[in-house]
Amino acid sequence: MPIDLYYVPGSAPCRAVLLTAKALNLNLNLKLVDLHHGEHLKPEYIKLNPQHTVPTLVDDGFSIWESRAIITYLVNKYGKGSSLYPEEPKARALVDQRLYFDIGTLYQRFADYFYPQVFGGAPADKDKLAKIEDALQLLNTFLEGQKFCAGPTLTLADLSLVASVSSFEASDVDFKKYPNIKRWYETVKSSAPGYLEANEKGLDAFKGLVNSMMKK
Ligand SMILES: N[C@@H](CCC(=O)N[C@@H](CS)C(=O)NCC(=O)O)C(=O)O
Repeated sequence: MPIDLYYVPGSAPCRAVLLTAKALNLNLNLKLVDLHHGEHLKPEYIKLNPQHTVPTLVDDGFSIWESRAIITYLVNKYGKGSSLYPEEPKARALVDQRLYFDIGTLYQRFADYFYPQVFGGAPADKDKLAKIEDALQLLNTFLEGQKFCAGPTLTLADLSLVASVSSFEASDVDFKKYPNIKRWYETVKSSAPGYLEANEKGLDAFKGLVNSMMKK
């Protein structure tokens, strides 16, 4: 039974799932969703995910969305014992903390700042930018003396956060001025399995979308 992933290449949360699948050596049956033409609002899609977001994963009739719920599910189901999501409670708690930091703080602040500019033609808001800088400073602190963001080895936290942070490349947010983030970014790029295919290609699509929207 194939595992279906409903996705959009440029989307950061979708890229986090693709990175996880590569790291687990798992083949996903990719199903493009045309957000632009409202495919995610059609009854067939709403049946799978009433929240109508991508990514959505369907595994043998089980439908799950929210990228971080998807990636932890994939390791729990297909990567038992994998260091990507350690089972030892404290090590796992650290990964979870970083995942929640990503969804609730870092990526959220980026979305609050950048998406009104891209999709709504709003001017850049300095206060919102300051909030991102504050979150980046926190990530830089988490990475002090650490190769990866939740301990000594690559985890789901790195895959989720790298999908988010790489998206900043499409904006004027200069995350590379934070030395620990800059080092970590290069480390993850060179050590996450299938990085080019799973993140870089979609990131290029995201940059293209941003450029086309900003020109309008
Ligand atoms: N927190 C969610 C965010 C998902 C999300 O907002 N995806 C966007 C694309 S990047 C989407 O599906 N937008 C269409 C909609 O919300 O109707 C996750 O990590 O999966």
